[in-house]
Amino acid sequence: MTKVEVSFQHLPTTAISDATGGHTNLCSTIKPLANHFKIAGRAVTVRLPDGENGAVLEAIRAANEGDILVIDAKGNTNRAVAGDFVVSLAKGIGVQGFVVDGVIRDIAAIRELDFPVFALGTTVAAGNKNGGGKVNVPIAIGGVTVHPGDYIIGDVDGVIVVPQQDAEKVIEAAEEKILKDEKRAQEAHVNGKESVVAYLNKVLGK
Ligand SMILES: O=C([O-])CC(=O)C(=O)O
Repeated sequence: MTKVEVSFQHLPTTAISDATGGHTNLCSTIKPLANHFKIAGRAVTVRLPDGENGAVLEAIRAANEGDILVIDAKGNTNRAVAGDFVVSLAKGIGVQGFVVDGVIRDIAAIRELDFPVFALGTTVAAGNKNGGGKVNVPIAIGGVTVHPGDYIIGDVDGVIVVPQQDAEKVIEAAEEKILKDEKRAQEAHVNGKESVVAYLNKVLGK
C-alpha cells in the first residue's frame, strides 16, 4: 500500500471534507448499508445503461486488490447492480467495496460477507443483462465527477472523492485541521465550565 493510501485509511472523512471544502462529497443519499463499513482506495469506474448490470463483471476483472468499484447506475432504484454472488466475486479478487448511485440486493448475505457497499438502498430485482456499459471512463455519481484512479474515502458520515493529483495536499490540509480541532477542544475543556464559557466568549464576543 502506498503512503497516500495509508494516510487516507487513517483520516476521518470529516477532516478530509474540511480539507476539500466539501466540493467533492457525494450526495448524502448514497449511504453505507452497515454503519461500520469504511473504505479508502482507488476508483475503478463503471458507467451502466439504465437498469443494466453486465459491465460490473468487466470492472471486477479489471480491478486490482484494494480498488473500489464506483458505479454510475443513473440513480436507478428498481434494478440491482449486484447481489451477493457478484459481491462474492469482487471480494474474491480483493476489491475493497462498492459505491453505487443505485441499489443492490441480497443485503443480508452481503452484510454476512462483511463487504462494504455504499448505495441508495436495496431492491429484490436483478439487473438486466442486455449488455452495454463502460469500465474505467470518467463518470458522474452523487453530483461529483470521478476519474479512474481517483481516491475514494467513505464511512458512516459519507463518501468523498479526492482527485489523484490533489491527494497529497488534501492529506496535509486534513492533518493540519485535525491538529487545529484538537487544540480547540483542549482550550475549550481544559478547566471545566469556566474554560467552556471563556471559549464561547472568545468566539462570540462578550
Ligand atoms: O444477477 C444479478 O443481477 C446479481 C445477483 O443476483 C447476484 O450477484 O447474486
